[in-house]
Amino acid sequence: MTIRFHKMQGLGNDFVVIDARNQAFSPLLNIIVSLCDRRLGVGCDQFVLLEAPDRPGADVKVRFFNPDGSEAGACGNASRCVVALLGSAPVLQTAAGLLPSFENAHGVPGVDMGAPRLEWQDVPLARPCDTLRLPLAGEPAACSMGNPHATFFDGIGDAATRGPALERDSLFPERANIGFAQVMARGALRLRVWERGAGLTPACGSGACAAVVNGVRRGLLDRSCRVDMDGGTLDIVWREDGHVLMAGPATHVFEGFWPV
Ligand SMILES: N[C@@H](CCC[C@H](N)C(=O)O)C(=O)O
Repeated sequence: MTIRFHKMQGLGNDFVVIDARNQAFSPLLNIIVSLCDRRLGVGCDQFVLLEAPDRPGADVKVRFFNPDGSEAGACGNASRCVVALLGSAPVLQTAAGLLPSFENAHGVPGVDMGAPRLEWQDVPLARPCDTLRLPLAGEPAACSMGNPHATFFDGIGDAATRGPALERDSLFPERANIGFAQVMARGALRLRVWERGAGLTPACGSGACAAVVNGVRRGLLDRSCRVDMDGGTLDIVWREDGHVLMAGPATHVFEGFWPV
Protein backbone atom coordinates (compact mmCIF):
# COMPACT_ATOMS: atom_id res chain seq x y z
CA MET A 1 0.00 0.00 0.00
CA THR A 2 1.23 3.53 -0.68
CA ILE A 3 0.30 6.93 0.69
CA ARG A 4 0.37 10.22 -1.22
CA PHE A 5 2.61 12.98 0.13
CA HIS A 6 3.51 16.54 -0.85
CA LYS A 7 7.01 17.98 -0.58
CA MET A 8 6.86 21.70 0.23
CA GLN A 9 9.23 24.41 1.37
CA GLY A 10 9.15 27.89 2.87
CA LEU A 11 12.46 29.77 2.72
CA GLY A 12 14.25 26.43 2.35
CA ASN A 13 12.71 25.03 5.55
CA ASP A 14 11.25 21.90 3.98
CA PHE A 15 8.35 19.60 4.77
CA VAL A 16 6.68 16.35 3.86
CA VAL A 17 2.92 16.86 4.11
CA ILE A 18 0.44 13.99 4.30
CA ASP A 19 -3.25 14.74 4.06
CA ALA A 20 -4.89 12.08 6.23
CA ARG A 21 -8.37 13.51 5.63
CA ASN A 22 -8.73 11.41 2.50
CA GLN A 23 -6.39 8.46 3.18
CA ALA A 24 -5.75 6.45 6.35
CA PHE A 25 -2.41 7.24 8.02
CA SER A 26 -1.11 6.73 11.57
CA PRO A 27 1.89 8.90 12.49
CA LEU A 28 4.07 6.05 13.75
CA LEU A 29 7.52 7.07 14.93
CA ASN A 30 9.42 4.80 12.54
CA ILE A 31 7.47 6.06 9.51
CA ILE A 32 8.04 9.72 10.43
CA VAL A 33 11.74 9.18 11.06
CA SER A 34 12.25 7.38 7.74
CA LEU A 35 10.17 9.87 5.73
CA CYS A 36 12.27 12.74 7.14
CA ASP A 37 15.60 10.99 6.49
CA ARG A 38 17.44 12.73 3.63
CA ARG A 39 19.31 9.57 2.58
CA LEU A 40 16.80 6.81 3.23
CA GLY A 41 13.52 8.69 2.79
CA VAL A 42 12.07 11.80 1.15
CA GLY A 43 13.93 14.19 3.44
CA CYS A 44 12.60 17.22 5.31
CA ASP A 45 13.03 19.41 8.38
CA GLN A 46 9.50 18.62 9.61
CA PHE A 47 6.74 16.18 8.86
CA VAL A 48 3.26 17.71 8.66
CA LEU A 49 0.03 15.78 9.15
CA LEU A 50 -3.37 17.13 8.06
CA GLU A 51 -6.43 15.69 9.81
CA ALA A 52 -10.14 16.47 10.00
CA PRO A 53 -10.67 19.37 12.45
CA ASP A 54 -12.48 18.80 15.73
CA ARG A 55 -12.95 22.45 16.76
CA PRO A 56 -15.70 24.73 15.42
CA GLY A 57 -14.36 27.34 13.03
CA ALA A 58 -11.34 25.29 11.93
CA ASP A 59 -10.93 24.11 8.32
CA VAL A 60 -8.14 21.61 8.95
CA LYS A 61 -6.21 20.20 11.88
CA VAL A 62 -2.43 20.47 11.44
CA ARG A 63 0.20 18.58 13.43
CA PHE A 64 3.97 19.13 13.18
CA PHE A 65 6.70 16.55 13.87
CA ASN A 66 10.47 17.03 14.01
CA PRO A 67 12.80 14.51 12.33
CA ASP A 68 13.55 12.98 15.75
CA GLY A 69 9.83 12.15 16.03
CA SER A 70 9.01 14.80 18.65
CA GLU A 71 5.76 16.70 18.10
CA ALA A 72 5.88 20.52 18.02
CA GLY A 73 3.03 22.84 18.93
CA ALA A 74 3.82 25.29 16.14
CA CYS A 75 5.71 25.62 12.88
CA GLY A 76 5.41 28.92 11.04
CA ASN A 77 6.91 27.93 7.69
CA ALA A 78 4.90 24.70 7.51
CA SER A 79 1.73 26.62 8.40
CA ARG A 80 2.24 28.88 5.38
CA CYS A 81 2.89 25.81 3.22
CA VAL A 82 -0.44 24.33 4.31
CA VAL A 83 -2.12 27.63 3.41
CA ALA A 84 -0.47 27.54 -0.04
CA LEU A 85 -1.41 23.88 -0.53
CA LEU A 86 -5.08 24.20 0.44
CA GLY A 87 -5.86 27.74 -0.80
CA SER A 88 -8.97 29.73 0.21
CA ALA A 89 -7.31 31.16 3.37
CA PRO A 90 -8.02 28.23 5.71
CA VAL A 91 -8.25 28.48 9.49
CA LEU A 92 -5.65 26.06 10.89
CA GLN A 93 -6.36 24.10 14.05
CA THR A 94 -3.00 23.61 15.79
CA ALA A 95 -1.86 22.78 19.31
CA ALA A 96 -1.27 26.55 19.66
CA GLY A 97 -4.93 27.30 18.86
CA LEU A 98 -6.93 28.31 15.80
CA LEU A 99 -4.69 30.22 13.38
CA PRO A 100 -6.43 32.26 10.65
CA SER A 101 -4.52 32.70 7.41
CA PHE A 102 -4.43 35.42 4.76
CA GLU A 103 -2.76 36.59 1.57
CA ASN A 104 -0.94 39.91 1.78
CA ALA A 105 -1.18 42.70 -0.83
CA HIS A 106 1.47 40.92 -2.96
CA GLY A 107 -0.34 37.57 -2.91
CA VAL A 108 2.14 36.15 -0.39
CA PRO A 109 0.68 33.65 2.11
CA GLY A 110 0.51 34.62 5.75
CA VAL A 111 -0.66 33.22 9.05
CA ASP A 112 -1.91 34.90 12.22
CA MET A 113 0.32 32.99 14.64
CA GLY A 114 -1.69 34.13 17.66
CA ALA A 115 -0.36 35.87 20.76
CA PRO A 116 3.02 34.94 22.28
CA ARG A 117 3.03 33.68 25.85
CA LEU A 118 5.55 35.45 28.01
CA GLU A 119 5.32 33.86 31.47
CA TRP A 120 8.09 31.45 32.52
CA GLN A 121 5.58 28.61 33.02
CA ASP A 122 4.31 29.04 29.46
CA VAL A 123 7.67 28.80 27.66
CA PRO A 124 8.09 26.49 29.66
CA LEU A 125 11.11 27.09 31.91
CA ALA A 126 12.19 24.78 34.71
CA ARG A 127 11.95 27.44 37.43
CA PRO A 128 10.66 31.01 37.94
CA CYS A 129 12.72 33.42 35.81
CA ASP A 130 12.41 36.80 34.14
CA THR A 131 11.74 35.73 30.53
CA LEU A 132 13.22 39.01 29.29
CA ARG A 133 16.69 37.98 30.51
CA LEU A 134 17.20 34.30 31.19
CA PRO A 135 19.94 33.31 33.65
CA LEU A 136 22.20 31.93 30.90
CA ALA A 137 25.42 33.38 29.49
CA GLY A 138 24.40 35.96 26.88
CA GLU A 139 21.01 36.52 28.62
CA PRO A 140 18.55 35.48 25.89
CA ALA A 141 14.88 36.43 26.06
CA ALA A 142 12.26 33.68 25.91
CA CYS A 143 8.64 33.27 24.87
CA SER A 144 6.29 30.63 23.51
CA MET A 145 4.73 30.88 20.07
CA GLY A 146 3.01 27.58 20.80
CA ASN A 147 6.53 26.13 20.96
CA PRO A 148 9.44 27.19 23.17
CA HIS A 149 11.88 29.82 21.90
CA ALA A 150 14.84 31.66 23.37
CA THR A 151 16.52 34.47 21.40
CA PHE A 152 20.06 35.75 21.85
CA PHE A 153 20.83 39.22 20.48
CA ASP A 154 24.61 38.84 20.27
CA GLY A 155 25.01 37.85 16.58
CA ILE A 156 24.36 34.85 14.34
CA GLY A 157 27.91 33.54 13.86
CA ASP A 158 28.12 30.60 16.25
CA ALA A 159 24.56 29.21 16.07
CA ALA A 160 25.77 25.73 15.07
CA THR A 161 28.25 25.47 17.93
CA ARG A 162 26.12 27.00 20.72
CA GLY A 163 22.76 25.59 19.61
CA PRO A 164 23.01 21.89 20.56
CA ALA A 165 23.81 22.39 24.27
CA LEU A 166 21.38 25.30 24.65
CA GLU A 167 18.52 23.30 23.09
CA ARG A 168 18.96 20.78 25.92
CA ASP A 169 19.85 23.17 28.77
CA SER A 170 18.17 22.11 32.03
CA LEU A 171 16.35 25.48 32.08
CA PHE A 172 14.17 24.13 29.22
CA PRO A 173 12.25 21.03 30.43
CA GLU A 174 10.76 20.52 26.94
CA ARG A 175 13.99 21.60 25.21
CA ALA A 176 13.82 24.82 23.15
CA ASN A 177 14.38 26.39 19.75
CA ILE A 178 17.36 28.74 20.04
CA GLY A 179 17.51 31.93 17.96
CA PHE A 180 20.70 33.90 17.32
CA ALA A 181 19.92 37.43 16.18
CA GLN A 182 21.70 40.54 14.99
CA VAL A 183 19.71 43.76 15.01
CA MET A 184 20.42 45.57 11.71
CA ALA A 185 17.92 48.41 12.25
CA ARG A 186 14.74 48.87 14.27
CA GLY A 187 12.81 47.26 11.42
CA ALA A 188 15.35 44.66 10.26
CA LEU A 189 16.72 41.59 11.98
CA ARG A 190 19.24 38.96 10.84
CA LEU A 191 18.45 35.57 12.38
CA ARG A 192 19.60 31.96 12.53
CA VAL A 193 17.70 29.34 14.50
CA TRP A 194 18.92 26.09 15.98
CA GLU A 195 15.66 24.14 15.98
CA ARG A 196 14.65 21.69 18.66
CA GLY A 197 14.64 18.19 17.19
CA ALA A 198 15.90 19.36 13.79
CA GLY A 199 19.11 21.38 14.24
CA LEU A 200 20.14 24.34 12.10
CA THR A 201 17.56 25.04 9.37
CA PRO A 202 17.62 27.71 6.62
CA ALA A 203 14.67 29.49 8.28
CA CYS A 204 12.25 29.15 11.18
CA GLY A 205 8.90 30.94 11.04
CA SER A 206 7.94 30.62 14.68
CA GLY A 207 11.54 31.54 15.56
CA ALA A 208 11.24 34.73 13.49
CA CYS A 209 8.00 35.63 15.30
CA ALA A 210 9.60 34.93 18.69
CA ALA A 211 12.70 36.96 17.81
CA VAL A 212 10.62 40.01 16.87
CA VAL A 213 8.49 39.68 20.02
CA ASN A 214 11.62 39.37 22.16
CA GLY A 215 13.37 42.21 20.33
CA VAL A 216 10.38 44.53 20.84
CA ARG A 217 10.22 43.60 24.53
CA ARG A 218 13.92 44.43 24.86
CA GLY A 219 13.36 47.83 23.19
CA LEU A 220 15.52 46.89 20.19
CA LEU A 221 12.93 46.54 17.40
CA ASP A 222 9.75 48.10 16.06
CA ARG A 223 6.61 45.95 16.03
CA SER A 224 6.79 45.67 12.24
CA CYS A 225 10.06 44.03 11.25
CA ARG A 226 11.63 42.10 8.37
CA VAL A 227 13.56 39.04 9.43
CA ASP A 228 16.36 37.92 7.11
CA MET A 229 17.38 34.29 7.51
CA ASP A 230 19.75 32.17 5.41
CA GLY A 231 16.81 30.91 3.33
CA GLY A 232 15.11 34.28 2.79
CA THR A 233 12.93 36.91 4.41
CA LEU A 234 9.75 36.94 6.47
CA ASP A 235 7.66 40.00 7.28
CA ILE A 236 6.55 39.94 10.90
CA VAL A 237 4.10 42.29 12.63
CA TRP A 238 3.38 42.07 16.36
CA ARG A 239 0.01 43.82 16.38
CA GLU A 240 -1.13 45.98 19.28
CA ASP A 241 -3.85 43.40 20.04
CA GLY A 242 -1.06 40.92 20.78
CA HIS A 243 -1.33 38.75 17.66
CA VAL A 244 1.76 38.09 15.57
CA LEU A 245 1.29 38.11 11.78
CA MET A 246 3.86 36.33 9.62
CA ALA A 247 4.01 36.51 5.79
CA GLY A 248 6.48 34.99 3.34
CA PRO A 249 6.89 32.54 0.47
CA ALA A 250 5.72 28.93 0.49
CA THR A 251 6.13 26.56 -2.46
CA HIS A 252 4.94 23.16 -3.60
CA VAL A 253 8.01 21.22 -4.78
CA PHE A 254 6.68 17.82 -5.88
CA GLU A 255 4.38 15.04 -4.82
CA GLY A 256 4.84 11.31 -4.63
CA PHE A 257 3.77 8.05 -3.04
CA TRP A 258 5.37 6.43 0.01
CA PRO A 259 5.05 2.72 0.81
CA VAL A 260 3.47 2.02 4.21
N1 LIG B 1 10.56 25.18 11.40
C1 LIG B 1 9.54 25.57 12.25
C2 LIG B 1 9.57 25.14 13.69
C3 LIG B 1 9.44 23.63 13.80
C4 LIG B 1 9.22 23.10 15.19
C5 LIG B 1 10.37 23.31 16.12
N2 LIG B 1 11.56 22.64 15.69
C6 LIG B 1 9.96 22.84 17.52
O1 LIG B 1 10.30 21.73 17.93
O2 LIG B 1 9.28 23.61 18.21
C7 LIG B 1 9.01 26.96 12.00
O3 LIG B 1 9.08 27.41 10.84
O4 LIG B 1 8.42 27.57 12.90
